[in-house]
Amino acid sequence: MFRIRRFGGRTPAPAGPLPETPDGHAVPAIRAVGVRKNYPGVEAVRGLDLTVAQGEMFGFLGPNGCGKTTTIAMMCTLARPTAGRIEIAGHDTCTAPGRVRRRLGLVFQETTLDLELTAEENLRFHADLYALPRATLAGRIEEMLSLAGLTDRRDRPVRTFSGGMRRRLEIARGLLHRPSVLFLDEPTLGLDPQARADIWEHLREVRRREDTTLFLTTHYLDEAEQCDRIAIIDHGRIVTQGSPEELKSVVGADLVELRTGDDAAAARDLRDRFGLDPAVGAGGVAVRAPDGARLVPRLCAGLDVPVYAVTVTRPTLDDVFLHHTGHRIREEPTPASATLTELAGDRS
Ligand SMILES: Nc1ncnc2c1ncn2[C@@H]1O[C@H](COP(=O)(O)OP(=O)(O)OP(=O)(O)O)[C@@H](O)[C@H]1O
Repeated sequence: MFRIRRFGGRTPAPAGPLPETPDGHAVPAIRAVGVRKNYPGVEAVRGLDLTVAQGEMFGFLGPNGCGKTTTIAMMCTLARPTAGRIEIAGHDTCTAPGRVRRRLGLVFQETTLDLELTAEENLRFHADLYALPRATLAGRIEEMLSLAGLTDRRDRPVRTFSGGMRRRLEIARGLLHRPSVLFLDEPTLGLDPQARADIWEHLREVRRREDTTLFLTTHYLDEAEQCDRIAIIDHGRIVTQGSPEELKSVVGADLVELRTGDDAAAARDLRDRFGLDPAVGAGGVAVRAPDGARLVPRLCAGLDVPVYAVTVTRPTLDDVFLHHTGHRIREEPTPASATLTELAGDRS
């Protein structure tokens, strides 16, 4: 069971600029060094190093079961690293968990709202848990209801809300106490495409209006594209990190795919006449080349076999994933992994 208790009973430190390190640099919102997490028989996280600056929107992209939820759980003090160290706003998750909790907000994969309470009552309940000061509470609740686009539904029970409205309310609740970092574990999981798009619009609005670092996990490539920086994780390891553009520029070349009358002969010609490195698969023959669109007419003219179809694709984050891991990211959810809500009730 998720045990609810006041996070320290003290007024939380507001977000806003974090203190500086002794050498004058801003304290990062998140710093993880050499973090590992083992469960019996499973190395869920296998050596994680990352730094997230204040105010960034940072995406943690990886397939189901790669260790995203476990990482967030450790960052939020819901699970202890087997090795390594994590600091949130300069505070160690193991030695100062109370300080860490007061500085973070958390949006779980599944709803943790009380469906029988109204939108406003859910926010007030959260404010009580965090012992938020009465003097400013009404104004802050107003602000959060407006941010969530729920001002006119404040008195309605949450059970009457759509999935997207519930998620927006949860995000607003996570921000109510002005955390330094808001963690969102798969914030659009289970939502239809329109509701997913709305949540992203909402997150962009959060960025405009709140001074909070956003750290979110996703297995959707289009969502990772919208982050300032991302880390790609596979089998418990970060395989690369940077802005989406930086990561794609490493893959560099376009993908040119051809369906021909004889793919093996085409591959031979592509290698011998064009100096390319073709791969033959069930769908035809594929090569990587910079500026693929300009290459296509030359290829068609220079091959001895008939070319039936050509597609040119700019590099995507899926290509980045493939480049670093040797396989493509799957976007379907699998039921096997633990969720943060479960971990909250089973701190190990
Ligand atoms: N409490 C646990 N006990 C044992 N193994 C666990 C536990 N929690 C997670 N695991 C395993 O650790 C690995 C990483 O799981 P984790 O839930 O962190 O992945 P994930 O990337 O968040 O996946 P998803 O997107 O499906 O939530 C998986 O192999 C999972 O089965």
